[in-house]
Amino acid sequence: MKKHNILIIGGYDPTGGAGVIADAKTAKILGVNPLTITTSIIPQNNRAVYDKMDIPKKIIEEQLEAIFEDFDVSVVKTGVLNKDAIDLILKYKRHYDFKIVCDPVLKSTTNYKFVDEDLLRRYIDLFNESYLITPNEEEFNTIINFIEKNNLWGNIDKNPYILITGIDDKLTTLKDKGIIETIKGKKIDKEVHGTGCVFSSAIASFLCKGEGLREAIKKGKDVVLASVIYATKTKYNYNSNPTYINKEKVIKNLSYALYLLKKIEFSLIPEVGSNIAESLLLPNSFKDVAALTGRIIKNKLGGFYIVGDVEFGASEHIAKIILTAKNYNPQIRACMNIRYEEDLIDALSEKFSISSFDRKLEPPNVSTMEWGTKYACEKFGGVPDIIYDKGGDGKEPMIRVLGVNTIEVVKKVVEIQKIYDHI
Ligand SMILES: Nc1ncnc2c1ncn2[C@@H]1O[C@H](COP(=O)(O)OP(=O)(O)OP(=O)(O)O)[C@@H](O)[C@H]1O
Ligand SMILES: Cc1ncc(COP(=O)(O)O)c(N)n1
Repeated sequence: MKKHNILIIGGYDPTGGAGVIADAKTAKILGVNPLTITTSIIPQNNRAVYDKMDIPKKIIEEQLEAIFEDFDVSVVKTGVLNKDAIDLILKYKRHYDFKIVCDPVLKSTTNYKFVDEDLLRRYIDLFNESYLITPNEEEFNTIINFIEKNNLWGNIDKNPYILITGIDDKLTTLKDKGIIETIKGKKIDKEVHGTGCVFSSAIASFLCKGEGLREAIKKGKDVVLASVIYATKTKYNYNSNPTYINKEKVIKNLSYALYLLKKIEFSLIPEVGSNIAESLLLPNSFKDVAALTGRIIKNKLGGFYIVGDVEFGASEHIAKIILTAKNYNPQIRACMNIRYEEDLIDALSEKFSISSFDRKLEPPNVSTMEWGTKYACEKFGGVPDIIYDKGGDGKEPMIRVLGVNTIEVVKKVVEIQKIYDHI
């Protein structure tokens, strides 16, 4: 089968929050081999863009020659470009068959202008040869106004798709203007550098893998949402952290977590047994949460059994904890319940953040797990490593361990078991 490579052509951001590094990270996590050509070196961080040095045309051309001589390229994704780069991309487009996904980065989030009117005029020719253009709302308006003002519609004889990005994205085409489809998004309350790059390179990567346009946009949306939720905090803001959480990733995490658990003498198993669960990003229901269809139960002669398979929708109980915790920290997607031991909680307080709820305070007609998790998170002011309760009304006391995924949760359980064994 023909190997599909994506060629990323853009500027170099030394922090990797945007530009060809962010694009390459995105392609890589999506299983696509990222070939990259740098058009300009752009010293910057989350405070400002300090400079922009264009790479000489000869060197850009030699990079293109080297790539096309040795690789088949099915998708070219463009970021920050200069006139030379556009001339060369259009030259190669006449000789090779690849789709262009053009992210028209007119200026940075920190307001550094990458494109003047002269360059924007040249961009129109690139738009005409593109399969998809991904401007944000402001960039879209600038482009349309520029075409109108300079009467450039005559230069456009093709009709590329346009995805006007925002929290909700609008799919249209350059000439038809009507909205074909709106793709709803979820707003996370933080400003992240490079989300446009991650989103457009994710879409380009899924196209490279053979997905249709709508599916590529839908999956790209999941990638950029995760990249915002798991963004890397810098002194001045956040850098995009290309991350893709899908069912395959969740099942892989759970399987490896169970593999790690089997390596230890895990004895903190409650009478009702333990379960371990991990959700997709921002889960809507327990169907978005994978867990064991059975339980982890004690073996009377020592050790434990892991009963059942890993399936989505397998546990409502642990799912409710994750579904509630996500409202306090969308990074938290995993939980495991283990046995409560009176003196264990004190011993854990040095290494772990802990909160709790008291069943005696539970109001009538509520889901205990939803109410209890909410109560403990509000008391803590976020999601702690551990939420426990001392039981009551025939309910066994319980410790619940939370984390960003089940591998992290089991690593915490391994640590807790070690502390318990040495009390
Ligand atoms: N705070 C956020 N919460 C959720 N999604 C976000 C957030 N910020 C950006 N996104 C996602 O990233 C995509 C691209 O962001 P945006 O529309 O701001 O493009 P952009 O302005 O080119 O981004 P940037 O300038 O950061 O590269 C959006 O479609 C949106 O889905
Ligand atoms: C090299 C490079 N490419 C793209 C952007 C846009 O990213 P942002 O809009 O987050 O500033 C950037 N700042 N630098």
